[in-house]
Amino acid sequence: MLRKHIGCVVLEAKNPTEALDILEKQDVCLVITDLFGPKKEGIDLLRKIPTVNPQLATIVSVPYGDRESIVEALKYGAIFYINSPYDFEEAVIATARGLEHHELLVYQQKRSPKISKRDGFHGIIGESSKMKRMFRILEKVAEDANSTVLIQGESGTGKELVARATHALSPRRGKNFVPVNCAAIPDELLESELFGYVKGAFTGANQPKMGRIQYADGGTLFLDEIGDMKANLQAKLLRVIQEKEFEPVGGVKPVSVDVRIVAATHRDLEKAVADGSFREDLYYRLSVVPLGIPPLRERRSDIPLLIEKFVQVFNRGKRQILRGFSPEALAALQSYAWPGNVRELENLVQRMVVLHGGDGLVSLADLPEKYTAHAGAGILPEPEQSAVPTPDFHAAMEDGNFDFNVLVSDFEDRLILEALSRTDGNKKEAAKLLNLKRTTLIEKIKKKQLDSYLPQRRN
Ligand SMILES: Nc1ncnc2c1ncn2[C@@H]1O[C@H](COP(=O)(O)OP(=O)(O)OP(=O)(O)O)[C@@H](O)[C@H]1O
Repeated sequence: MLRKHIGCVVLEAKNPTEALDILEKQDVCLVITDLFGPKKEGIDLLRKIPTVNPQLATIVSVPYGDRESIVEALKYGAIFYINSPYDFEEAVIATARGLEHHELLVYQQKRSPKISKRDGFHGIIGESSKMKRMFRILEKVAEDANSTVLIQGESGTGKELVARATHALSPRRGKNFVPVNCAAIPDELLESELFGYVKGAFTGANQPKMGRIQYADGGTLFLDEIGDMKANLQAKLLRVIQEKEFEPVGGVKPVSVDVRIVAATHRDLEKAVADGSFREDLYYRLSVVPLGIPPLRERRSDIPLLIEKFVQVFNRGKRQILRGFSPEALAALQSYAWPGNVRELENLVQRMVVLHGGDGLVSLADLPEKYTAHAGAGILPEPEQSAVPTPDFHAAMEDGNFDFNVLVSDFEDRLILEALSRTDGNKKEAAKLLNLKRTTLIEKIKKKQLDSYLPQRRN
């Protein structure tokens, strides 16, 4: 009937499990379900649908006059109900309206700002001013397909996610993103993993093997934990960056490549340079564009959103879902220091979904003890951003491109952006912070075309 009168494609499922399976795999706009008998498995289905596809519209069919079921169905997200046995006209009208509702939700999602709360910025969740600032820099950095990027942040802060976003936002997105964890591959294998080898390079090299650098040709090579790379490989990598070529192990013929290198480390590379374990020239080449990810304890306001996202992810496909965390539990988690950063939070939420799924809310008492030690201390304030980052004049001097005026202007840009970011884009307050006249600041913003970097705001 629906196929004929509305012209839509209709898929059928015998039970909620089969329905969820279809919803996971296909792009469905609307679900019409009944409640599946006295156990009302249909209600369970309604509650799970938003975790699979938040834009999906749901219509419930309820036995005529069953007010209790109608209320329950609407409470759990159904947008309409129809009575069974069906009235032909009623069913067609409800379906057409349901599809309109779905289109509206999809339209709204498309129009929502790029940094949408739930989905984050290319999967990176964060609403704090520090993360928003990082997203803006990331967007600019990614556009330039050739500059090398150095991502610095503590373990578990999301360096790999940021590296993937750099690739996804760049003109290289159609080619490979190749991650290599320099700390996870034994030193003696890392060279052949990266550069490949020619036939006969060593015992057992019966066939030539392409290295990951070549596999990333045209795309992005992500070198995680670059601080752990040994000196001989650092030299070979420097050549890839400077001359865009390398020799596979055992080979003499240079191979040309065009890769963008995105490197990450949780180590202090400047210190490693100072103690001689990391090449200075490579450090300057890598840190042309430094991107720092703040630790979670410096952006505690992101914690509830991250928890919401992880609950949604780990509930997916489960019969017993977790509804969330109580306000007291959330407050305790916002007072905790998170040495393992977002990875630690993700693991905690996963554990809570397993232990307290089934309609539960995680209460303060459900949390492992170490997370509640500071409960009651209140949500700790986020420390302010330290100093304004200095322009990269080391790299400029290295390259022989030192231009005093450009660097001074760069420093001025950063001061202005920092002040605007601290004042949430309020130019009057930012001018006060900088001890400038408001009109002077506005003029500078205009002249320097800094508008595109500004937070969306009030004046
Ligand atoms: N802002 C975020 N939004 C959503 N998920 C995040 C975020 N940051 C980190 N994660 C998740 O936390 C986990 C750790 O992230 P990732 O591996 O990118 O961290 P890392 O900084 O590279 O860690 P390491 O230094 O240990 O390699 C991943 O599962 C990632 O999806």
